[in-house]
Amino acid sequence: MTGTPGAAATRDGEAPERSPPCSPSFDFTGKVMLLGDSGVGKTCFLIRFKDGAFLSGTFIATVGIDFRNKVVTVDGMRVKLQIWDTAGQERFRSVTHAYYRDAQALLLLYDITNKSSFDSIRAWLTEIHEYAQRDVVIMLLGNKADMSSERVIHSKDGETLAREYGVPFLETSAKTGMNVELAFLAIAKELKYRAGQQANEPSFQIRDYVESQKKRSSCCSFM
Ligand SMILES: Nc1nc2c(ncn2[C@@H]2O[C@H](COP(=O)(O)OP(=O)(O)OP(=O)(O)O)[C@@H](O)[C@H]2O)c(=O)[nH]1
Repeated sequence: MTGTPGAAATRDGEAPERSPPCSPSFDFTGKVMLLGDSGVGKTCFLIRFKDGAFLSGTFIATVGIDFRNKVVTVDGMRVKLQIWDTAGQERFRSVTHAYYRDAQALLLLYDITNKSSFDSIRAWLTEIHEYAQRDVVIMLLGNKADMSSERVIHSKDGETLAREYGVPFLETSAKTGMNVELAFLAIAKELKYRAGQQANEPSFQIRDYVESQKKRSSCCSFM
């Protein structure tokens, strides 16, 4: 993430983007990557967040890597999230490894209806520890939570794994939008907090924030 107002995250060799000097459209940029096995719903998750839509129908696997930007406002600051959607297929791994290095946050998805995508999470975390920055923010997401009749991975299993690695956990649905906004908002808040705390700003713990928001939504769904 760059701390300079109006400056964007850059890849090696690229010039930073510039916004007009008097009206920067964001305060800082954070680079986020979506990771996980092929078919867990990374592209749909990104499209749900960016466009508020769900891509149903034929599954078209991502080739290589792609990205979309979205600006979110957290605590009065505009955070431009540059979100990289990676291909889950093994044959693209060497392409995506090159992008881990300058990511500030990683959303690691599995599919709650697919055990092998959950079993792969440990291998993904090993790759992350090998290729990403040591202090990268990681969040574990159990996607396709709308498919309750086909569920094979219980929420508790996701929670236990997340706790073991000390990362926040959410179940999500790109189809219904459940927790999609919350996942990105929590990341944006964490990146904003890391970008530079203001005087008197209370400390921010992403796991506590996610847990408190989960409790809030489960309490309010009965109202
Ligand atoms: N029911 C349901 N289906 C989903 C959800 N998310 C994705 N899908 C479906 O799952 C399939 C795969 O989704 P993608 O987003 O293309 O998967 P991906 O992880 O990007 O796959 P790769 O590009 O190969 O890495 C598609 O048929 C989607 O419609 C979800 O939350 N609920």
